[in-house]
Amino acid sequence: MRKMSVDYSLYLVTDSAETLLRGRDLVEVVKAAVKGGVTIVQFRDKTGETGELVRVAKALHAVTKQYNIPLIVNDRIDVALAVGAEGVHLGQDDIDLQIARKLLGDNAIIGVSVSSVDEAVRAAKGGANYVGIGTLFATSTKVDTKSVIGTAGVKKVLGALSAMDEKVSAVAIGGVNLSNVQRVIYQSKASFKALDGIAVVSAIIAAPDPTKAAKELKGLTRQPPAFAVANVQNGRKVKGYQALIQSVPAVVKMLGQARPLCHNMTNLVVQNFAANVSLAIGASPIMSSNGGEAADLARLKGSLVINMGTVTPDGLEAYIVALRAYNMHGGPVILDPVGAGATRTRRDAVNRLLSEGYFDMIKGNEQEIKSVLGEENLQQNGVDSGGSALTDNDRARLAKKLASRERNVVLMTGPTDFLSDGERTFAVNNGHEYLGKITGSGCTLGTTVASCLAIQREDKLLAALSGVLLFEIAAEHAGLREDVKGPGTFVPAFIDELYHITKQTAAGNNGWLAASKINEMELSLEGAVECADKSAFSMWVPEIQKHFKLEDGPYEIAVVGIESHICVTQTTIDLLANGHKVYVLADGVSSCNPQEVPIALDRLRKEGAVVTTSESFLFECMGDAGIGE
Ligand SMILES: Cc1ncc(COP(=O)(O)OP(=O)(O)O)c(N)n1
Ligand SMILES: Cc1nc(C(=O)O)sc1CCOP(=O)(O)O
Repeated sequence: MRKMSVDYSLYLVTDSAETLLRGRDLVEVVKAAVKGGVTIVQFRDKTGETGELVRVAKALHAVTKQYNIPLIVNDRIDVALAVGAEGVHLGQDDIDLQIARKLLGDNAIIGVSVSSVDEAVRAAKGGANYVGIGTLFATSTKVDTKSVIGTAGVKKVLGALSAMDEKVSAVAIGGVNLSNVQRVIYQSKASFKALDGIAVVSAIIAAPDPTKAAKELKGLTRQPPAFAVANVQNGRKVKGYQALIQSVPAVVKMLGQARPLCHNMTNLVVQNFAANVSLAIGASPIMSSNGGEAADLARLKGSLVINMGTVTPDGLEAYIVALRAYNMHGGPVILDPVGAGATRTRRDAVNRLLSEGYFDMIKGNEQEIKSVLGEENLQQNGVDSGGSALTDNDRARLAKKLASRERNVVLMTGPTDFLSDGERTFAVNNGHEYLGKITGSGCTLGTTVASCLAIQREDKLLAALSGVLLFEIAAEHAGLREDVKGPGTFVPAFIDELYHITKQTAAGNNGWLAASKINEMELSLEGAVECADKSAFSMWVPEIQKHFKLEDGPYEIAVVGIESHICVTQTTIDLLANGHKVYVLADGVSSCNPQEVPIALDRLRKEGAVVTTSESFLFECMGDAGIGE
């Protein structure tokens, strides 16, 4: 087989089912599709006689050769060899990858179907050129699928592949079409690896005009989705909560100036309250659960709240119509998965919504967020959160985990609210106890945040933070008023305070923000045994000392960090004084003034530390080339 460079971006997998071809000839359909920009073709026919398979494969190969793109044969090495195809695609139950490689040679393109990290790692280690990751979404083209893994499952596989030395390409397959292809590529991207392409059957084979379908799909694979455009083009995100707080007044001010439409598909209980909150902060509410008018509303540059509080089968279909319309126009959408963990119906509804469209933000209490994350054995009692056994760090991690999985912003409400966009995570400690004593406070927070999102699309975390602070500080102001005697009098006072804060901000008075109580959560040290805040320069503080008791040691400890001549030096000296062996990794320490570094390292060497490099240290730890890591 001749070696060929491969572009996996638009991978057409064929299917000869009459329901898809509707009387047309497969080879003609493929020819049309290739004209439209398909970059690789797989002949997949699981039932044909060998002679017929060879005949069709030959005809397909004539087409692909004309366009200089590879032809891959599904399952059948014999057919691939007979026609000189460029490669084969193997399932988990097909012939062993090593045997296929021996039979086809080094130049052959060999792809493997995978649906989990284990299968993908095995395929990569076994020398596959690419993996077909599926089943992405349920599809009528293939009903005997093992598991539907969604973009979250694809992302996990890509994450694992990115950490491997073996270079393997990846496409996703199952239910990809014109309406979701951009979202699939966007949401499945792992930190260091994106899909190399998408594989489709029906979106092209069943299309009335396969050339047009291929052209459109190809065009979409090259552009970010509408909901990510603002992020991608202007995506400078404000770093650090101080800078973020300073940006909040501009968002609140803009609410009154732009009067953004806030479209609420929300439950019957809170419609009136949500509309009043929306008006008070300067937005323009519309309470419509009719999917039929969503397409028109989505053009009005507002945002959409999908609140599952009183979800019904018809309501769910209407949400999906609206979600798609807003996604198409790039209008932000918030999911409020009310009571997501309470019933099977709600769990299924959430899964369906997540597979049908993109949510710029998911807002829920701890139980709801856990349920959206797919935690097993979770039984939520009604729509309330219930208590939590988790630490603040654990709760912040939940928000961060969901946000990075969905590539959006997550607002997890509770006595402390946690906001994350997967990179930055904040805890907000504002609010008033009366918010917990009235109906619909969580839902109307969703409406507030959605209104902010409508006018602040570049930095969605800033929009969320602005909405949360406006809402919760207004609640604090209301709760302090003398005329407020309890939850009943709190509601109108709260609406008044939302209105006052918005007006004050428009007039340039931002004093209300002084009440904000925000912490930036440091969660990047995943798996850290201890994260200790310290004012001492040395890290040898009680929280750290307890992990290094001399009677269990002495320990061999590697030290990295800043500043080499201050904290690193004092920590190392304390560790040595307490009997431990210390390695200072020269390429892992630094000082603002670079001249300090060699002087500090020289001193530490004299004090008895081993000054070495990270690579030298790691190889010394491993000791043997046979070790997996
Ligand atoms: C690119 C690509 N990915 C996955 C498949 C798997 O489909 P199928 O051949 O129906 O299933 P298995 O035989 O692998 O179980 C594919 N054909 N192409
Ligand atoms: C061939 C195939 N393999 C899948 C897998 O999950 O491995 S799903 C699938 C069918 C994909 O068809 P469509 O693009 O029409 O949804």
